[in-house]
Amino acid sequence: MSDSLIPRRAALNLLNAVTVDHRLLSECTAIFDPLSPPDRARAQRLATSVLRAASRADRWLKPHLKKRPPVQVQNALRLGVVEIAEGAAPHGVVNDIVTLLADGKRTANFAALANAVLRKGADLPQQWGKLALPQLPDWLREPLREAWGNSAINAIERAHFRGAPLDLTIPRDTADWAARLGGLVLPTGSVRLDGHGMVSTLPGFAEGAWWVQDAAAALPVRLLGDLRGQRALDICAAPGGKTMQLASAGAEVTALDLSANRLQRVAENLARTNLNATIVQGDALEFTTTGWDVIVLDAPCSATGTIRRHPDLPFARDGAEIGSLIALQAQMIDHALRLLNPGGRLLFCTCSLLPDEGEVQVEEALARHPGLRVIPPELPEIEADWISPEGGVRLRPDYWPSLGGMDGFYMAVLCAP
Ligand SMILES: C[S@@+](CC[C@H](N)C(=O)[O-])C[C@H]1O[C@@H](n2cnc3c(N)ncnc32)[C@H](O)[C@@H]1O
Repeated sequence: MSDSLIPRRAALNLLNAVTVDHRLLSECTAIFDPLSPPDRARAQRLATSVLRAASRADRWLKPHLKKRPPVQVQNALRLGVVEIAEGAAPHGVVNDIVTLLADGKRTANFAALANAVLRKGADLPQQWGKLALPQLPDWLREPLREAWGNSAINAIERAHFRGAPLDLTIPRDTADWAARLGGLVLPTGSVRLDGHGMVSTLPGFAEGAWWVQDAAAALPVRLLGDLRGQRALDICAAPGGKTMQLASAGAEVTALDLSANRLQRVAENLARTNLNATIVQGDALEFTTTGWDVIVLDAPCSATGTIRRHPDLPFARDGAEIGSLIALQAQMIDHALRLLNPGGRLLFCTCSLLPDEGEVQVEEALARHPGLRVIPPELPEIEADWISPEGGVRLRPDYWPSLGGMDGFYMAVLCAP
């Protein structure tokens, strides 16, 4: 058996779980858990590369297939095409794909076909870049095209295809750590690493000098400015990126989340970074403690701003849950406003690209709550065209193209009457 067969088999199982069972990769622990760390990393990398490039692989495969085979077979072919296109030795790839198909009851009949098709891929590395850019599925492409226009959607798809670097939030001695890590300090203060090994082996991880957080996700708390001595509630806190920012900025923080499992991650992150917060498990809508100077509401959302790093999302989801997420976000805004001190600040944010989960939520909250106002962002590093008409900040994956992009995010600071 080749060394690559185990991660390739796992990658194929992951692709089937995402495209057939509509599970997110983060929900596929049963596939990941039995693997060694290197195989796990390789399977994850293969699956995400294939999901990113699936429609490009389909385009290459189409003229070589009389009709489209069952999806499990198509996934195996996609895996073979993407690996060969990205420079893997074709012989080993074809052998493993044929073995994987031959081992499956429902796919065995397609092993010979896969062998014949993939052997035609010798010039894939040269042809690959000439094939059309992968597109988002219609359930997401259409609303985004409507919101941001045709050229933006193409730029967003280009950013998704490129993937994401690793961003760190380093609250102290940022420039020194950036130099040690070989990273770049971004205009908004995050540190970006292009190539890196396992995160937990990087300098500063064990000491808790930094945590992983996309540059876009790190911006909302920065909008709050000086937080020393403020009572802050992070009402959807896990895994704790914003909790750690609040605590390291000197706020007295309570971190609340519905998920006990995810709160475990908050506790581990706080312990590693030597930061303090009171952890509370519960439903934000049932939490009744008042008296907060600041509430951070990083609300549950479609997560469509994170597709660069989660290319499984467009396959695993179909947009059906977005209506109920929008309703929940509005309820959460109204509830959080009840808990704030007079003149207190609510930071509302979502990692969504959909205005209904961002700009529109704020416009509607302003209409529902007389006296509520948006505090305009004052950070000099915020570019003028990131600021939206209602006073929030809109970030998109196609921004900062020469620096490596950023996640899609929306944020606004609301001031209670
Ligand atoms: C976008 S994530 C938060 C990310 C986090 N703020 C960070 O920066 O690391 C949304 C969180 O909301 C939590 N959540 C969902 N519904 C909730 C509810 N009704 N009450 C409290 N938390 C909830 C989820 O468990 C999830 O951890």
